[in-house]
Amino acid sequence: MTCTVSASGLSLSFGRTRALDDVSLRLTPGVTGLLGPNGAGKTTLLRVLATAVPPDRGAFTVLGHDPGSARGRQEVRRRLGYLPQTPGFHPGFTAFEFVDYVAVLKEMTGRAARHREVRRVLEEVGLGEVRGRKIKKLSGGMRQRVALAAALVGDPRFLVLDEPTVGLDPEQRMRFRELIAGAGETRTVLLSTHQTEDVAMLCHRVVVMAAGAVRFDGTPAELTARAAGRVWSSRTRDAGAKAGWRTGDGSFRNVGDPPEGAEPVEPTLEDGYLLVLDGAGVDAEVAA
Ligand SMILES: Nc1ncnc2c1ncn2[C@@H]1O[C@H](COP(=O)(O)OP(=O)(O)OP(=O)(O)O)[C@@H](O)[C@H]1O
Repeated sequence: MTCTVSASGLSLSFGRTRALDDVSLRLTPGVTGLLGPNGAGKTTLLRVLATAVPPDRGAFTVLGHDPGSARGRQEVRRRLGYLPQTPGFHPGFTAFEFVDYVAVLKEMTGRAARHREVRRVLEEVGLGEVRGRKIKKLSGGMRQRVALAAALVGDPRFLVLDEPTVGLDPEQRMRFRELIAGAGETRTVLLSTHQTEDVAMLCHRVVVMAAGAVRFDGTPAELTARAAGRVWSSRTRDAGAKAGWRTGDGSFRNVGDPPEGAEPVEPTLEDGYLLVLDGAGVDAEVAA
């Protein structure tokens, strides 16, 4: 399959913190989930790929363009949609004005065509009716959709989404998932999230990071399979479990190395994720 993004040996430090440590990655069309505990380096990787900050070492291309040069950076930005962790809204802007402002930054200079495109993306995210409303008057979920519309304006081939479902209620999250899945039908989407269900439901591929490095890169089914035979239930907390918690029915769900005769339980993607983090020397319970 066509490879949209190809990165090799990306490293970036902030003082003594190695936020990215020799990250290599190839992204293809569809939605790739990026999981990892707080401070794993997810936002830093997204900012590097979105050309917001250059790496100290390593290189990458987006659709064959190398952002190492000013010209290449411009070409990459033309093909990129970025939803940052904290979108910088001007609260006095209406939804239309904000997306239009982003469209201007994306060099869409023809006014009529630009306005058509702004209306199109606001319709796409279901905000056509409220496009004239001030952003400060919109709900959190609607604001996130404004940010997604801004990322989608100009129909970029590569979408970088940093925790877009954070703070949304279950209904809004489901709606957002539908939008991201739709975007991933024709584009390459890199989605950073703490929600393992987002990954299980949306992604064709998942990358797990810890301490700046890639710890897993494969399909959601492969990540889940990491926990096959390593999840079991018991009446009391099992001392041998790497992670364990009491469930609603009073039994304990344990993840780790089961004792002899343990009652196995069907693993989930989250179980596989916890075990990958445990192998990376990260406290799985804290990371969860
Ligand atoms: N601008 C910065 N200046 C100094 N340190 C930074 C900066 N940006 C990130 N870091 C550090 O780099 C490491 C990786 O941070 P990053 O925000 O990329 O992690 P993350 O996986 O996105 O975390 P979270 O899930 O909490 O958003 C952390 O230790 C963080 O404190």
